[in-house]
Parts: sequence; structure tokens; C-alpha cells
Amino acid sequence: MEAVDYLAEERRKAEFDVEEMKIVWAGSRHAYEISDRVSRLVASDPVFRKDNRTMLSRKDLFKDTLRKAAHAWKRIIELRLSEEEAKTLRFYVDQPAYTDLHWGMFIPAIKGQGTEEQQQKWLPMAYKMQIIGCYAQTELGHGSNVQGLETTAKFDPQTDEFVIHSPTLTSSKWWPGGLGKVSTHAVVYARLIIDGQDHGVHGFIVQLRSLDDHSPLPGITVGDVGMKFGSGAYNSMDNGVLRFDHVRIPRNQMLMRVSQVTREGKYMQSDVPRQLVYGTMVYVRQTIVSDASRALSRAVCIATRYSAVRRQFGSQNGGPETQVINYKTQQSRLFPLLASAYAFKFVGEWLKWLYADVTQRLEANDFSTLPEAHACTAGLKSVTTSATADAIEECRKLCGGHGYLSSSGLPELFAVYIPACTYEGDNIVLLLQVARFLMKTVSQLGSGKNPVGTTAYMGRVEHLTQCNCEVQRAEDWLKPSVILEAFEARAARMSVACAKSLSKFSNPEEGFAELSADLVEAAVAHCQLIIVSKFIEKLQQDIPGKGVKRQLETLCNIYALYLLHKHLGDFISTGSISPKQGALANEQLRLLYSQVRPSVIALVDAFNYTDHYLGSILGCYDGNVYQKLYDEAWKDPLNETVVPDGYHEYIRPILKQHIRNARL
Ligand SMILES: CC/C=C\C/C=C\C/C=C\C/C=C\C/C=C\C/C=C\CC/C=C/C(=O)SCCNC(=O)CCNC(=O)[C@H](O)C(C)(C)COP(=O)(O)OP(=O)(O)OC[C@H]1O[C@@H](n2cnc3c(N)ncnc32)[C@H](O)[C@@H]1OP(=O)(O)O
Ligand SMILES: Cc1cc2nc3c(=O)[nH]c(=O)nc-3n(C[C@H](O)[C@H](O)[C@H](O)COP(=O)(O)OP(=O)(O)OC[C@H]3O[C@@H](n4cnc5c(N)ncnc54)[C@H](O)[C@@H]3O)c2cc1C
Repeated sequence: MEAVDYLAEERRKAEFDVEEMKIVWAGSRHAYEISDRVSRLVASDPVFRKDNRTMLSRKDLFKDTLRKAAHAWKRIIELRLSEEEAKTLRFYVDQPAYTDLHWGMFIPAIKGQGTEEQQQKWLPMAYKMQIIGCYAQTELGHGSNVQGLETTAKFDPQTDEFVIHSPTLTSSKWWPGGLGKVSTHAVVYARLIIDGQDHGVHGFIVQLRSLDDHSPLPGITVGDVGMKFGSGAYNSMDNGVLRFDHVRIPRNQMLMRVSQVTREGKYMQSDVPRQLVYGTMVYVRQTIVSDASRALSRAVCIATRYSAVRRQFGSQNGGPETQVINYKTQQSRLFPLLASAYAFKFVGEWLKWLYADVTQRLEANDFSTLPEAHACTAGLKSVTTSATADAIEECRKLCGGHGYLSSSGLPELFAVYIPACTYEGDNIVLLLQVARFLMKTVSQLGSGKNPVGTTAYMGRVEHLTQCNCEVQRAEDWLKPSVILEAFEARAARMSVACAKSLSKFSNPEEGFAELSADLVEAAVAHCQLIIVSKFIEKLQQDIPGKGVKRQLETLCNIYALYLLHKHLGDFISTGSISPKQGALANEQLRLLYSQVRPSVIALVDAFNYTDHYLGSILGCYDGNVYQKLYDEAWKDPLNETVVPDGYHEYIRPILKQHIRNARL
């Protein structure tokens, strides 16, 4: 059989309606239609070509990015694309650019932290891209510790201005995307100083470059921070460095929704909580969870299709060898990642809803759900990005040697994705925020304040710390109530154990620091419970299409039991399940792998990714891997000449040295 036929045969085996699954994956029929149309539009446009990206020099890559961003903007206007269509276009263009920060952080920062008046002044210019902005928070010396930022904004009552200044080397802004070469403006985070008094970190709109000739304005030193990990990848972004030398801005350019400075230099705070200064990060963390499902599904699609095409060993009587996807080890590494892609998709959808809900409440001055929104966005951002980064590397290994080729698409996907574990909050720092939230929740149990939302299960802490898992046979692990209780018991017991250990310290902060590794594990358990429970909730909805719900149930069980197997130590040491029940879960997991096996190619087809978007020879739809790999090799610049440059200088003299030696 030709390699090209393997995937067609696989598609015939699917046990569900793949067209209906595409709609579930997209979120709705409307979203599916947009995604399908826009992905084809991008794939057929020569300007969006990206197959040569990893070969470009930094300068050429950056110019290519500018060209793509300008072309994308032109198409958005010409085709009158809606916001949803424009975001979809950005997703399929698949090249990080300054526009991500303009639309994704600069505009949201003004919307979330600016007054009505400030929004009316700045947003129309930003929406038309008459100004281009970035989010300048992090400095050379401080990223995680936002309260440690050193840039100052001193109020000058004589001129009614703020003077923005970088007092030290470590106060240089460092990292902001879009800052290095493009942004004309930035939301700059700086310490507000009035009459010598420090009022902490606030956001200010600062113009950086001339709107006439793009040169930096007086007092501003700005540039790019330099090459980053990998070829292509995030190097399309101009992450920047910025210093201020007493730069003056009008008083009304401080973002004043949370606190205000009057003409007289009086500092005033609204009823709005101070934490809203961090609101843009909450927004972006929420979007990063959905991005995780995209990156993960892309890697999984490549590894799954290739695993069905690739054959090694097991030929009988001259017949074909075994498809590597049929090895149980390959399945136990790959299928949980497929299940995780679906799990992250659904938790991402839920988080979007949660964020919309908290935004609506904030507008009505109801701040009660802000701490939970912060904990959920921080925790889920952390857990999904860490899992996705690991999974992309696992997918590379699942593709054997060919996975290491740039043309597999996996090295660049890994390089572009891994900073997600760091930006928008280092993943460990964010889990510690979740842990603080959990410890607060535990400390309030019994105070009459019932935990709600994602911590509602803590309200049943007495039951959860004593209950015995009811599993007796492997198939008992298929009951959603059993899975849920095991995850709840594990999370509750880990949090309660941390709280008990903390209570032994006379200084709680010292205790928190000492126990931080355990606290991070408790936070992970809580976040995994959220993901599992949102998957189970999704299955309670009406899901049309032959076999679609059944496949999703299988994936949900795989995801939960894979986590249980991976973290067996937690489940057993907390007494949430017994070792025997752990073994039964593993037995059930093996059966689930066999059950999902016939449908896996259709399950990755349901992502509806074009070959252009996948950017991988190993993952191409037709599975014609070998021919394409062979053809691709000859396109490498090294193969432009048969004899390489440098032969005469460096190879020939070595080869000929025996002649010289013989003459000696
Ligand atoms: C039309 C469209 C056209 C085209 C489309 C084109 C483009 C595409 C559009 C969109 C793309 C969308 C999105 C993509 C955008 C960007 C993504 C891509 C790249 C990423 C770029 C990266 C940017 C960055 O990295 S920005 C910098 C991020 N920095 C951090 O995350 C720093 C992390 N540190 C912190 O967050 C904090 O300092 C801290 C760790 C939380 C500690 O803070 P602090 O010391 O002040 O706090 P305490 O621990 O003492 O806590 C005090 C108190 O506050 C609570 N708290 C903390 N944080 C928050 C919060 N965020 N919200 C609410 N509450 C918070 C905390 O719990 C404590 O509460 P209690 O007192 O009650 O305990
Ligand atoms: C590609 C990329 C794009 C970025 N874009 C932007 C941008 O547009 N705008 C912007 O303002 N910033 C941006 N950043 C900066 C980013 O937000 C920070 O790098 C990030 O928040 C991490 O902070 P840090 O670099 O200070 O890490 P550090 O805090 O120095 O982390 C170093 C190590 O210390 C550990 N650590 C730190 N604090 C604690 C603690 N309290 N307890 C335990 N461990 C701890 C961390 O886990 C980590 O292992 C970007 C960064 C990258 C890599």
C-alpha cells in the first residue's frame, strides 16, 4: 500500500460524524463557518506564505512580518471583517506580530483602566490604527514582582504634567512586544510620586515615536532586545527595551479609572479595587488558555497523522509493517494529548464565559467574583500552557527522527509556544496566587461564608476528607460522579493538608514560603479538577451528530484517568483512592485507548486545520509524507550547489593532506 493511502483507510474507520464534531470544536456553526472560510482565505493568499520562514534572517523575518501585518489589515478593511473574523485571520496567519499587543493588550488596558473620557479620546485612534500601542510593564530588574517596578511618574503641579523617568539600569523597560521597532505609544507602568510620596504602580499612556517620521521622541531611548530561542518562531516580534529621561506627559494621560490625580495634585481612589490595575493580565491569561488548545491540537494533529502513516517492525509473511500508532506505548503517550486538546478547548470556552460574566459585574460595580476570576485565569493559564509546552515536545518525539526536521513544523511550534509558560506571569508565580486563594478559602470554612463557584466543593470538605472511593471494577471508573469525587477528594485533601501545615507557623508568610512546593501541587490539583469538571459539564449539554457525544465521553474519561495515573502518588497518599483502585483506573485507561483508536484520525480532522496552518509535512492531510519529505530536502539552500561553498578553502586542503604528507 502507498503511504498516501493510509489516511484514507483510517478515515473510513471513524465511528462518528466528523462534520458535526468540527462544529463542536469550533464552538458553534457560526464560528465554524468563519473559521473554515478565513482559514482558506489565508491559505490561498501568497503574502501569507510561511514555508520559508525558518530560513529567513532576523531582518528579513521582521520585514516579512510587517508585510503580513499590513496586508492583514488591508484585507480586514477591504472585506469589512468583523472582530471575530479579524481575530480568526490573525490566528491562521500564524506569525506573532506587534498587532497582537496593540489589539490584545494596549486597547484592553485603555478600555479596562481608562475613564470614559480617556477611552473616547484614545480608542478611536487605536481602532483605526492611527496610533499603534504596546504594554510596557516588565523591566530589566522586575517582571513577576510588579510592585517592585522602578520607573517613576512624578507629578509636576507647576505644569500639570507627569515626568516619566528611568532612574536606574534595572528600571529599563524590557520585553514588551511591539515596543522595539513599531509602537508609537505605550501603556507604561510606573510608580506614581506626588510631593515625594510613592502611591505605587499605575498605568500611563506615553507617546514614544513621532507620527511623522517614526523617530523616538526627545528623552526616549528605544530598541529591540535581540534574538530569542529558535529560528523563525517568536523572532518575528520586536520585544523591546525602553528608557525615559525625564519625559513629560499631560496629567490626563494617567489611566484614571482606578485612582485619580487632581489638578492640585491630590491623590484619590475610586470604589474600584486597586487590583483592576492588573485587569489586562486577567483578560490576556484567559485568551492564553484557548490558545493552548490550538497549539496542542496542532501538534497532536501532526503526530497522530504521522503515527498512522509511519510503519516499523512486525511484518508478517511479507505483509506491511505495523503502523506505529498501533503500539500501546505510542497510544499511551499520544491519546492523552488528544484528549487534553479537547479538554483545554472546553475549559477555555468556560473561562471566556467566566471572564464575560466578571466584566459585566465590574461594570455594575460588583467586584465579588474578581478573586475567583483571578485565581481561575492564573491557574488555568499556568496548567494548560505547561502541559501544552511539554506535549509539543512529546509530539516531536512521537514522530521519531523526522520530528526533528524543521519541515515537521514541530521545532518552530515548540519555540514559538514555550514563552507562554513565562509571559503573562511565570507559571509557578501564578500557581502561588491560586494557592493563596485556596488557603484563604480553607481558612474561611466554618465561618458561615459558603465557598462558591470553582471552590464550591470545599463546602463539602468534611465528606471529601473522609469519603471512600466506591470503585470495585475497572468499568466503575467510567462513572462521571466517581471521577469527580476522586478529583475533589484529592484537591480538598491537599489544600487542607497545606492549611494544617501552615497553621503550625507563627509567621504565615514564612510558612507560605517554606511550604510553597506543596502549595503549588495543591493548586495544580485544584486546576485539574476544574478542567475535568468542565469537560464533564460539557457532556451534559445536548450534543448532536452520530457518535459525537460518545467520542467526547471517551476522551473525557481518557483525560481524567490519564491525570489520575500520572498523579497516582497524590491520589493514593491522600487516601482518595486505594492502590488497587489506581490499578483498575489504569486497566480502564488501556481499554479506552483501544476504544478511541479507530476514530483518532477523524478526531484530529475535526480541528479542520488547513495544510497551510499546520505547516508540517508530517501532518499533511493526504499523508503523502515520504514524497514530500524527499522533495523538501532538495529545496534547502545547501542543496543549491552540488559542491558546497567553502569546499576549496576548508575541505579540499584536508583531503589533500595525505599527498603533502607523502611528499614529506
Ligand atoms: C479587530 C482585530 C484585528 C486584528 C486582530 C489582531 C490581533 C489579535 C488580537 C488579540 C490577541 C489577543 C491576545 C494576545 C495578546 C497577547 C498575547 C501574546 C503575547 C503575550 C505578551 C506578554 C505580555 C506580558 O507578559 S505583560 C506582563 C505580564 N506580567 C505578569 O503577569 C506579572 C506577574 N505578576 C503579577 O501578576 C503580580 O505581581 C502578582 C504575582 C499577582 C503579585 O502581585 P502583588 O505583589 O501586588 O500582589 P499580592 O500577591 O500581594 O496580591 C495582592 C492581592 O491582589 C490580588 N491579585 C493579584 N493579581 C490580581 C489580578 N490580576 N486580578 C485580581 N486580583 C489580583 C491577590 O490575589 C491579592 O488578593 P488578596 O489581598 O485578596 O489576597
Ligand atoms: C516572549 C515574551 C514576551 C513578553 N511580552 C511582554 C510584554 O508585552 N509586556 C510586558 O510588560 N512584559 C512582557 N514579557 C515579560 C514577562 O511578563 C515576564 O518575563 C514574566 O512575567 C516573568 O517575569 P520575570 O521575567 O521577572 O521572571 P522571574 O520572576 O525573574 O522568574 C525567574 C524564576 O524565579 C521564580 N520566581 C520568581 N518569583 C518567585 C516567587 N515569589 N516564588 C517562587 N519562585 C519565584 C520563577 O518561577 C522563575 O523560575 C514578555 C516575556 C517574554 C518571554
